[in-house]
Amino acid sequence: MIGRLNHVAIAVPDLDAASAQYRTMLGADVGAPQDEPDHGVTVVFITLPNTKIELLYPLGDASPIQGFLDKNPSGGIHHICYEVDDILAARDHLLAEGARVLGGGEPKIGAHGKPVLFLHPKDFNGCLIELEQV
Ligand SMILES: CC[C@@H](C(=O)O)C(=O)SCCNC(=O)CCNC(=O)[C@H](O)C(C)(C)COP(=O)(O)OP(=O)(O)OC[C@H]1O[C@@H](n2cnc3c(N)ncnc32)[C@H](O)[C@@H]1OP(=O)(O)O
Ligand SMILES: [Co+2]
Repeated sequence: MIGRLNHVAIAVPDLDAASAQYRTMLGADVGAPQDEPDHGVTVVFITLPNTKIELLYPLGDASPIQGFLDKNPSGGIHHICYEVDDILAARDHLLAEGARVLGGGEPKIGAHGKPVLFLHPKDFNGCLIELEQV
């Protein structure tokens, strides 16, 4: 069911500093910050030859990453995103298998303009999983 790795997301305490570090120290192709109010984050995408890195910083009072940053004040890997062909079929299969699909199970439009869903980290070995329909 799952396909390619779309991105690895890292929650960071300072978006400007993290962006500058990837640009200057690692020589990466670092995009501009983009606010995603529907997701409660500001995101910077870093394009690598084979995948993307998503730097995340909280946006608004109810950001889903605030609790993670409170527990990990230096930042840390927050989620990985796998591509799927049909997100509703993937959701229904996962629900039938007993996985918890977050946010009521209805896909939202993600940062790439495509539908995304999240799966509870406690059901996947402590790793929050995002699915993106491509
Ligand atoms: C930019 C848009 C989009 C894209 O297109 O790429 C994005 O990526 S948006 C990214 C941000 N959005 C989300 O993360 C949405 C889904 N997340 C959630 O619904 C919540 O964050 C959560 C996963 C349900 C966690 O909720 P929270 O209230 O923060 O924490 P809890 O205390 O309820 O956590 C329970 C339990 O899970 C552990 N946890 C929390 N977050 C993670 C994580 N990222 N990775 C691994 N484990 C995580 C947390 O530590 C708790 O464990 P215990 O302490 O053992 O109870
Ligand atoms: Co993501």
